[in-house]
Amino acid sequence: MSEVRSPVESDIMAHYSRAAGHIGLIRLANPPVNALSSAVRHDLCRALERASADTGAKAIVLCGENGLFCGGADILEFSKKTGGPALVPLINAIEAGEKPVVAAIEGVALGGGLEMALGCHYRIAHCQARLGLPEVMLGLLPGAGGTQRLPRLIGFPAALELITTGRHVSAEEALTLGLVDQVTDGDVQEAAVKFAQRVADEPLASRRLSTWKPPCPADLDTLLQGALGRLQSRARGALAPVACVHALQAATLPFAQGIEKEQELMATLFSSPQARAMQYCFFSQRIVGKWSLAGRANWKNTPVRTVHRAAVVGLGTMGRGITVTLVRAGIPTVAMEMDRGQLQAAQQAVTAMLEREATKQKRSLDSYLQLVQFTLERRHLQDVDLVIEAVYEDLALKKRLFSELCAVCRPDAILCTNTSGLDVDVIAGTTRRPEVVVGMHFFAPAHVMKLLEVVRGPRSSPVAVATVVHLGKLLGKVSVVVGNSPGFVGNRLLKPYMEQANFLLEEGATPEQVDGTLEEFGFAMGIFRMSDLSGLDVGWRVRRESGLTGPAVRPEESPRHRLGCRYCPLADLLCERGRLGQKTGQGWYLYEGPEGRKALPDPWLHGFLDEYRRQHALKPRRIDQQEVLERCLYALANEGFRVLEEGVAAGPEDIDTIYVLGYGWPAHMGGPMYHVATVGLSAVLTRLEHFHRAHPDVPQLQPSALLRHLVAQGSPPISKWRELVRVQRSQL
Ligand SMILES: CC(C)(COP(=O)(O)OP(=O)(O)OC[C@H]1O[C@@H](n2cnc3c(N)ncnc32)[C@H](O)[C@@H]1OP(=O)(O)O)[C@@H](O)C(=O)NCCC(=O)NCCSC(=O)CC(=O)CCCCCCCCCCCCC(=O)O
Ligand SMILES: NC(=O)C1=CN([C@@H]2O[C@H](COP(=O)(O)OP(=O)(O)OC[C@H]3O[C@@H](n4cnc5c(N)ncnc54)[C@H](O)[C@@H]3O)[C@@H](O)[C@H]2O)C=CC1
Repeated sequence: MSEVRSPVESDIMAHYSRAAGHIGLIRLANPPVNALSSAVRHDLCRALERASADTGAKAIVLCGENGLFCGGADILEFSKKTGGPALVPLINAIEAGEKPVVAAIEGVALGGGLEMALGCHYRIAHCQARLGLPEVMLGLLPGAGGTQRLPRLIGFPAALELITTGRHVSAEEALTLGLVDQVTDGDVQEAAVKFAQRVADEPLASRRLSTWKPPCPADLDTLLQGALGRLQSRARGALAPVACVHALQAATLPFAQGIEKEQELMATLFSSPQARAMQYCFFSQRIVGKWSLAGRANWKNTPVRTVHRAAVVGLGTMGRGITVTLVRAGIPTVAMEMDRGQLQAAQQAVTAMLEREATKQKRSLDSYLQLVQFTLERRHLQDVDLVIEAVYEDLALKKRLFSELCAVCRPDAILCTNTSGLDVDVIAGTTRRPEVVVGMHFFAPAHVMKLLEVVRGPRSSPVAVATVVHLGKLLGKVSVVVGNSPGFVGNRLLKPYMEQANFLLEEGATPEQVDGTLEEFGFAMGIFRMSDLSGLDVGWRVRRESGLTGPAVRPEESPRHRLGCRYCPLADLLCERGRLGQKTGQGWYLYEGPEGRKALPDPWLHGFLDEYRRQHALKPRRIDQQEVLERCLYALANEGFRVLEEGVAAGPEDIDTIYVLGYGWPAHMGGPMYHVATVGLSAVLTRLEHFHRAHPDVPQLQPSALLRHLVAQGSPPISKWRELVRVQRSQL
């Protein structure tokens, strides 16, 4: 049912006008992304009626305002009851029309936007445009005919890949795939109008994709079954990718039946908790971009400095990935080491990574290599706008280095540290300019992971923060501004999570059991497999430095207690035996050879756990999956509430974004804060109280004040928490 709308011209969201040479022009106008809201669909229907009734128009061009074709359905409307014409019949009507319709695609054509373009008879794209069906990232499938028209146009293998990954393609790739008919580097509307003039009298029947017979390869069943198998194991419980394959399978049926199947599958996804969680993730990633600091500075009112030239200091695991990320974004970069051997190894590794990138982007390797200068000499840092330090996680070393950087770099250069959790303000304190020092915490591998924690020290200036956030966006990262707390947000929450997992081993669980439960929940990797991958020595070094283990521990202290709290020394004991994880072939699991990646259950470890429990008179018990999940995940989220209480993160969306993008939390489960909100805060509080009663020497299980406060407030929805937790002493 279409709604009643004001006839005021400026309110109209799809304008009809006449372009040169008997061409009708329909222009979508719904900033910022011309999303197909109910109002847009309503006006588009009217505009199409006008265009087809206009006897002076022989063909129609469909385009969008503000340099952008269409970002798809209005995601905000998914959670509301809205009217307006449905998209499927609207697209069918475009396709069935008697006049050729040419889609003029610039900016993006995504989701419903691309499906609408597939309903048009021709598609012309600007060379900078991106096209895609990213619905799977929102827990959906392309439910406006996309799963039926796309394979008919570009074939099953390509359609399968695009729809199940949600990947955007460039205009050039779209042309190669046959997704668009022409690419232009000029004005796309002008090109589309000329194109429309040329095809105005061409017969239309063969341009209607719904009438095409899909090009079925002989091995289609094998292709689809193979994809199903891979997705089922990789998607870890996510429904959408699997539903996408089923919908594509239906494209072998006559079009109307295929659409029916697509709608049926879409209806199931549309109302699923997974889709709600993934749409929450989408909006969370936009919310975190709107940072504000304790004063008045925020994302809108703070100027950013342009980074013309950057430097990376320390070219180990992280420095190499960060260098690639900067170069890939076109930023000239000085890559500096102190060790000649490491410099050579880094140069080789960075070149190899850039070579892969050059092949992917169809660019010359030289165009990348000319942007990077490898050096051992500090003087090459003197004219850079921003430095990213990635030397060993050693506070004394970092302090020394920052005081040297302060001496060698320009006074306005921004000095960033990639520390995983050291005090950014202590590092800043060794410079004469603490205001230019900011934490820039990348995640490994730095050229792949999308997350960047931007750590605002108490003295970091708003301009320095704004510049780093802006640089993050140029590098393709999602930046989350956080306060300067030990471990910041991500690693801080990891501690109670890991501790619970270790305690569960003491009580009778095995690493396989804990990881299996977490992976079934949807994590890409269980906590023990993840520790083996990162190296057990990382946490060991931190625990030694903080006096939890090693020579600083007083002999009279019990091995299972530190500073009055329960402590589990199992990870320390493994490190003392040289079991550091994948890199040594043994950790919580066994790996075949030093290069082995597959985690195998280790009988030695099981015997070791038995012996440990015997030594400490711990009676193993049967631990069920629910307890594993509740203890690990509620302890993690409980720390999340503390982070909010202390103003270290601005809202639950920040924490959830960090966990989804940086720690393998499944997007279809929203993130730790979203998860506990979905379970119900009151239920989570009750369970934490229960666990804390059973383990009074584990402070992380003691429910946080904020959790209690929210429950006392009647458990408001997560969208309200940001306002409620606005604290007096924000660390941002
Ligand atoms: C477009 C982008 C690439 C732009 O990126 P960038 O420039 O970086 O800007 P952003 O900061 O990301 O965005 C700016 C601004 O825009 C907002 N926004 C972006 N896209 C949308 C959107 N699609 N809808 C709403 N709002 C959007 C964004 O939030 C920002 O807002 P601000 O923060 O307030 O400033 C990038 O934004 C991007 O990638 N966008 C998402 C693109 C996408 O995923 N599109 C697909 C959407 S889903 C879709 O199209 C599906 C369909 O069309 C299918 C429709 C069929 C529906 C049939 C339903 C049948 C089911 C029936 C069942 C009924 C059951 C029942 O009721 O019981
Ligand atoms: N490895 C990881 O997964 C992550 C590490 N980090 C952080 O990134 C930083 C670097 O870690 P990694 O890359 O793993 O270390 P790494 O040990 O792989 O590399 C450190 C490099 O720094 C060089 N170096 C040391 N002192 C130097 C100096 N004064 N000048 C120039 N180069 C110097 C070393 O030669 C070495 O090549 C650490 O602070 C770490 O906590 C952050 C996120 C993830």
